Amino acid sequence: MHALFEVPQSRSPEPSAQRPPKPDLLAGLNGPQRDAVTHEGRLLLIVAGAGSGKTRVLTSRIAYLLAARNVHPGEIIAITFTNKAAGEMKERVARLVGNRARLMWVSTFHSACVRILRAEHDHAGLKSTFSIYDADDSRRLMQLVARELDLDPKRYPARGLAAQVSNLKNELVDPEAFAAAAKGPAERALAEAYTLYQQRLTDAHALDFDDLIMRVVHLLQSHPEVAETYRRRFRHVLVDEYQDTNHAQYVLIKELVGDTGELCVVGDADQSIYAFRGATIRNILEFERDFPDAHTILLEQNYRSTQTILSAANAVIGRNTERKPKRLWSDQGAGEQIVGYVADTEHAEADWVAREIDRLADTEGVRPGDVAVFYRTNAQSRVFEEMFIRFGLPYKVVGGVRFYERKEVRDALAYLRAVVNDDDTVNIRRILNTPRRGIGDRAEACVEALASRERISFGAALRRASEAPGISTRAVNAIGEFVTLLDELRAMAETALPEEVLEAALERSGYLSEIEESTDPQEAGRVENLQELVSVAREYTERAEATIAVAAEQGDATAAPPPTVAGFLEQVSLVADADQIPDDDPDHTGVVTLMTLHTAKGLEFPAVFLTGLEDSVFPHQRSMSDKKELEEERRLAYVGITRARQRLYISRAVTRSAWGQPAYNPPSRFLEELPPELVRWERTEAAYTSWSGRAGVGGRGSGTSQSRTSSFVGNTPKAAQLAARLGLDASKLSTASELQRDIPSLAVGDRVNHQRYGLGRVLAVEGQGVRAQAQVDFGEQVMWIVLRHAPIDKL
Ligand SMILES: Nc1ncnc2c1ncn2[C@@H]1O[C@H](COP(=O)(O)OP(=O)(O)OP(=O)(O)O)[C@@H](O)[C@H]1O
Ligand SMILES: [Mg+2]
Repeated sequence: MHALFEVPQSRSPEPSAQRPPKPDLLAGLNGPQRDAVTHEGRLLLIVAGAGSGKTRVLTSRIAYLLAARNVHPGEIIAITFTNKAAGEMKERVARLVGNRARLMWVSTFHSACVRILRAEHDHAGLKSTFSIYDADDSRRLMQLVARELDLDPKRYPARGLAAQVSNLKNELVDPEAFAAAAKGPAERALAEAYTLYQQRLTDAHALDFDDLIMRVVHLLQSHPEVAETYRRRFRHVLVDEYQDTNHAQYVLIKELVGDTGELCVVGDADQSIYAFRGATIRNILEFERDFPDAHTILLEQNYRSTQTILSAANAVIGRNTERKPKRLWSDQGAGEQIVGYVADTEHAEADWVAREIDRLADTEGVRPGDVAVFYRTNAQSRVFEEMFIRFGLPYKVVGGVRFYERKEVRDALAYLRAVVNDDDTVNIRRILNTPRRGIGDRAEACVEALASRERISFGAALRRASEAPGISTRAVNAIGEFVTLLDELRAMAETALPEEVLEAALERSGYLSEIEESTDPQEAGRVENLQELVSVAREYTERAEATIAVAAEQGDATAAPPPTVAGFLEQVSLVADADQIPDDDPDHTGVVTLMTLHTAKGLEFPAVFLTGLEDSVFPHQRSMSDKKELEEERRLAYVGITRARQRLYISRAVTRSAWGQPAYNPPSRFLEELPPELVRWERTEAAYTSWSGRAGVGGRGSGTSQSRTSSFVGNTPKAAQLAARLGLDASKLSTASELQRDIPSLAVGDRVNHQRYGLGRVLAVEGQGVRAQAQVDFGEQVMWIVLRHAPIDKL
């Protein structure tokens, strides 16, 4: 084993740098894994199925580079798919080789590109304070553009245009090239939209997500001296989840590596699930062709899952034709059988999941934090959420209305963005009259007209609002105050910490007090979200300060930028969906994770529920008639199954509401692809088949099959009949979901117990039935509670 450490030194380090590497760097790795960690050579491709240790190898390889090959942390750039994965990788390397690991670049493609563009903004033709537009900003901008071009929103919805522009950018096609080649009215409309959209971005000194990559590629291609600097700097480029890189990212890697760098990529073509974002499986299938001198290592032992789980995964993915066959085995034994369940409705499915999680916790020692529930689309989370609240099961939704997509969070960030960049039209307009300050649509239109007449940005036009024809004096005054507010905050941002500027923005703008004074019970959550955002800013500052301390220790002060509002915004803009996984529960006793299959990539859990296994749910409706898309859905199934370590549950619902209408979906075709001996079905068919001859099989929400479920939701005789069978009071029924719960009826003065907030006294009650709310004094706080959702009991 020691021989493995005696690798020839590629550089001539000072004697003091030849610390003996910690022996545990290679301990526990199998043969091919060790080869992958220690391999020296320009191009290394590690292809392997799920759970075979790709990410672990990449992490160990970095540690090995630092410890055994005397590579300086500054010479390493590692790319991960999410910021969370980047953080984890950095932590793990730091654990192996110490704090100096913090000086490496470990980040997503987007974060790395922002860093490069900030540093090279002159060469890239950018202002140093450029803004970053996320998907929602891009869509809003595209909406403005489409309106300006008078494009028919039915034929050319902004969302579709934005997606197509994104695809073009991922293929590195710029507006000029696309316009020159555009044929037919649809392409010409897209070309016009792309051109104007890009112009508006430039006017606002903003880049969208896809620009970040494309601009760096252009920068490196058009400035050989800049490219050379980065190539000399990053001697080692490492990429995780390589199968999901798109063309632009692929070109970027090639540019960074040049003719001399060492590139190591790891991936699994069977887990390529982002074709809709322009990821191309071609990158990995043809890596060897593009890089003929690349060395390939295969990993075949899976360390994550039982053989049962692995066999299920292999059987499903084996149906795909466009793939290289591979062998993946586990020595963990067969383990538990997969457990299957057919529920009557999506509510019953969620009920079963919740009960089983409870049972696992009570009798099998599986903690809620060990469990993940996966579904195909975000909207499916709601039913699970309601059920988990009812069961008092702690959970966290990853995705859905994500924290950073909530209105108040976006508003608050818009203030900061406007502070950093005076020309950021989208964000300035977002907060112009939020909170209401008497600047109406008319005044906004006047300023807009002035901006386009004078060919200045909207922000600049605000400063000259009094020149705008037709604008009222009242609006001019209000605009004046708004501009002063932004100027004050801007001055403050020069010296104050990001969290201080954020708090000042929320207070001085009146935003916070407007929410606080509101009687809308939902607003309470908004204040909490804003508090949370301030904490996020504080954490960012603390992290930045810690890195400065390390850099100073290492005598490398340039490696760590000070905390700024712009830096904070950058971090926030780059937070991808999968980053919403909570860290607030470090010892993992805590919460069940609910997430879509797409966000599950790279993760693992002792117990996994794969739900909604119905044709047209999963595989998704859209994909069923297209072979390529169906193969991508199957890869998604493979990703889902292979997240499980010991226990895998699969379930489907016979009826499920879609667009408010109940629909029957046949079992997912992926279920048939599982070897039957691997699955123990706890329940195989619907309970009330006599109501309809078709329960459990085909039919898609039409004709007779619908009538049965419709009777579930109204106060019909059938509902009464059903209620009687379930022992419920039929007069209380109004929706299917209410079959599942009782809403406590409360009066002022009642004493209650809430699972999270404890004992309280009811101060006020409003609304009835599903809309019933109560204001409760819990001692420490007074809250409005929506009773339908609340784990609350009357005492
Ligand atoms: N040699 C080994 N000995 C013991 N455990 C290992 C070994 N290699 C990997 N593991 C463990 O196996 C699990 C899967 O590893 P890892 O996440 O690196 O796999 P992966 O190939 O990146 O999976 P995915 O394709 O899902 O991203 C992890 O818990 C990891 O710690
Ligand atoms: Mg991995």
